Amino acid sequence: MMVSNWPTRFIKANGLCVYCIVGFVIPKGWRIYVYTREINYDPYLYPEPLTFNPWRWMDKSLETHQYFMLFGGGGRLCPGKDLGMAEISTFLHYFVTRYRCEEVGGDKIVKFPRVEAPNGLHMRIWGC
Ligand code: HEM
Repeated sequence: MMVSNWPTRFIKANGLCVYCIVGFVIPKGWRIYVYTREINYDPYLYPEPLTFNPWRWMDKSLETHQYFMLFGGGGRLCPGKDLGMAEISTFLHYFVTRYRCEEVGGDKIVKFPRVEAPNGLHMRIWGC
């Protein structure tokens, strides 16, 4: 079901204006967070999601289905999507083919609710 086809409407509840989408009531002023990481790790959409498998993207349908939300969707779809993917692909290609890296220091990566290194992630990088 496409998001744009979801039945949405504004309703009044207890005197407050709320937004109703597929039966879920969202009070006015609430912030909605789409947890794209959870979607990207869904084995139903991406078999063996934790396996490093860049070749999975050879199947172009994976980035055109409605759950590929890395770049948003609908009317707010990122206009820089193709440029962003070209830039990242170019960077990764040169990074893994011409450089080596290793973590230095004991900082840990936090993976929830989003990937980050609160104290910085120190890397040693050298050309090869
Ligand atoms: C990996 C790179 C990028 C990612 C992950 C990304 C992600 C996103 C996402 C998720 C949105 C939707 C935000 C929303 O729903 O409100 C968005 C919107 C947007 N992005 Fe990107 N983006 C990337 C690169 C770029 C680049 C390279 C450009 C421009 C050169 C760009 C320009 C924009 C603009 C102008 C919008 C607003 C579109 C609108 O609200 O109508 N983005 N981006």
